[in-house]
Amino acid sequence: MDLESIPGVGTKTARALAELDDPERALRAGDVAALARAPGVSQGRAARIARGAIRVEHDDPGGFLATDRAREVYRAVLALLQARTVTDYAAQRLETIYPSPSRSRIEDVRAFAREAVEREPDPAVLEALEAVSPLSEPGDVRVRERCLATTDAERYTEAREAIPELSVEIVEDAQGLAELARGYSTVIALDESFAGVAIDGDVQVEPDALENPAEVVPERPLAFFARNREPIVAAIEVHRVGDLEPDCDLAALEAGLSRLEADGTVAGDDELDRLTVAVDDLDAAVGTAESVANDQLREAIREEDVTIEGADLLSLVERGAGVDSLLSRELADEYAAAVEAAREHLLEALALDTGEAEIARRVFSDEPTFPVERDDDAVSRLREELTAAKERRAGRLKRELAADLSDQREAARTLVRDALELDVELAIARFADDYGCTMPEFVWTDEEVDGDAAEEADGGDVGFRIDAGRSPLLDEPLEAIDPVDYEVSGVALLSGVNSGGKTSMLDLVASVVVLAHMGLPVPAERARLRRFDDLHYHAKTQGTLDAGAFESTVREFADLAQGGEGSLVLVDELESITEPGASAKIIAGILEALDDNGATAVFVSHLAGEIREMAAFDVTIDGIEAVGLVDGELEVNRSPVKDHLARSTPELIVEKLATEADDAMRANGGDAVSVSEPQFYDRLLEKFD
Ligand SMILES: Nc1ncnc2c1ncn2[C@@H]1O[C@H](COP(=O)(O)OP(=O)(O)OP(=O)(O)O)[C@@H](O)[C@H]1O
Repeated sequence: MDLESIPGVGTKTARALAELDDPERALRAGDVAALARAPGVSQGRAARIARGAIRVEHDDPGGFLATDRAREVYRAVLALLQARTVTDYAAQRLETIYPSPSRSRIEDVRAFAREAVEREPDPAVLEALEAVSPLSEPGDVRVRERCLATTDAERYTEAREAIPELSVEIVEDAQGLAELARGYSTVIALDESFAGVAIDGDVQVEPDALENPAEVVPERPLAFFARNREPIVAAIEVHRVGDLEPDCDLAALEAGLSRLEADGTVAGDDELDRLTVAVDDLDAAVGTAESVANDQLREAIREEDVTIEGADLLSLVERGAGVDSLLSRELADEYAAAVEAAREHLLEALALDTGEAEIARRVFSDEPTFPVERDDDAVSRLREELTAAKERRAGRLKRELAADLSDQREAARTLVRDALELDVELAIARFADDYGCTMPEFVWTDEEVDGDAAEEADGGDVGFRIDAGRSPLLDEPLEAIDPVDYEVSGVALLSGVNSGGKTSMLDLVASVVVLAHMGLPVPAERARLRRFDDLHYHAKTQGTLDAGAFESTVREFADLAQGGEGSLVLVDELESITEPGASAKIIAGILEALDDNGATAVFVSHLAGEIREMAAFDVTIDGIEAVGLVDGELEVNRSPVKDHLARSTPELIVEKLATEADDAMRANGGDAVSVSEPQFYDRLLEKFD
């Protein structure tokens, strides 16, 4: 896909997207998290780009939501879906599901949604999802104890690019390598010419090193896993509790991760732990060993009676010999025992192995001195030995773990992606469950069916039909909402008592149509509709408009009246824009135009009767009827009755007063309470006919 063909993507963004691993996949899958990894692309922008790509793929001209109120309804139903996601990712991903007039797009999402609604939102899965988030790339990894070395300037540049985690050094010859080996635990020489050269320290000659970066810097794959450990572990848990079938071996991945510390080092290796502790505790252990020797020796001296002949003493003094010679002459055994105790302590405290013990023994000299003192050179040698052993061990473990884990990198990515997608599916399942939704049935026209005989379209005149629908925009709990039925093909006026539910009916129709064109289930027991090109929903205008606003509203409707056969137009009490007589005329004119164009429309109006009289065609009037007054409250049948002008609230009240006056007159033996009262009510009622 040419990235710049996506609406809203210019050269700069296209370049940023091209830096992603697989931008096409991310765009196709609506993977907002992956798209947002492109430099300078925010999550919101990523969702817009994904929508743009979908539009290109499905030849969708856009503009389905043609008015502010239509957009509000979409945002409202989207918010209900998003409120049911656990992860931010799923909330963003839902932004890529928008109402589209394109059949192929609708069908794509419908296939996804059909599977989604089958999902059981298990609370354990929802809980596990909380720790799942899109994977991130680890920051820059720097490895300080290892370096690359070469004599060649070109190779030097190559190495710096291929393995930025390590320092790359230019050396002249083996001498240079030897110097490096003193500063680094491991030196990796890139030139074949060094093969066979004997140098002290850990110098490896690996001419192919640049081709296998994971072996040279196992820290690289390990950093990815260390950084993303939490979401991967959570995704494993989601698969386990959700009974999903992963493509990879969860136990193996989990075992690998359990060997990894958060800082990318390898955990759970006793030998590495021993060496680490030995390096860390070396100074303290040597100090304690010294004290052990001195305490023991001091004790021995204190208890010893040293007898020395005068001649011997004289010769010692004449030779200028110190107390040390006395010590070696008279207390050699005690000294040897004290030094042995010190060595034992060191060996035990640091749990040294035989080779290390050999060096450790040299920390305390066999030559008697008092007090007993460490040999600093021997301590340094021991430290070097232990540190080198520790780093060799850590390096080997890292390479082994990196080899195990790097093969599972893609599997881990898929695992996390699937867990995040599951969150999207579960949000749809929960929405469908909470609002008693079903998948709507589309009635495709002959052209849309693409000559598929088995799926013969059965009627171009279908608008929409909703059975037992409940508007998700009502603030009531689901049980408090009366399910309503409504069906319209062509143009209809919807009349009805005040607060009968006319606006809520338009909201329901808009919600059903928007959700259906998103490819999602709709809040009804059954819904059937045609594919619309666009939805024009005009909310009730508050109060009469001034001349300027009125003019622009009429202009808007003039545009709308040009609207084609694929438009659904929902308008709430347009009459309030100006005085009633003029309103009825204007509405009648708009309806005529829409009828001529074959649009589908519902106009809620209290002037339905007047409009019908003005209209040049036989416009259907449906009515939300009050079935009566119960304790002064209207009892309403909220499903519109077809082809029926509903009586208005004032009419119902006059009717009630007339009946009461009649009853009172009869009870009065035929005399009206006031002579004119029943006649007055009858006169009013006649006017309502
Ligand atoms: N299907 C329903 N089930 C339960 N309550 C409903 C239903 N439809 C509407 N209502 C209730 O009736 C109230 C009024 O509804 P709505 O505003 O849709 O009526 P309306 O006919 O447009 O009123 P008006 O003529 O004053 O514009 C709503 O706030 C809601 O509480």
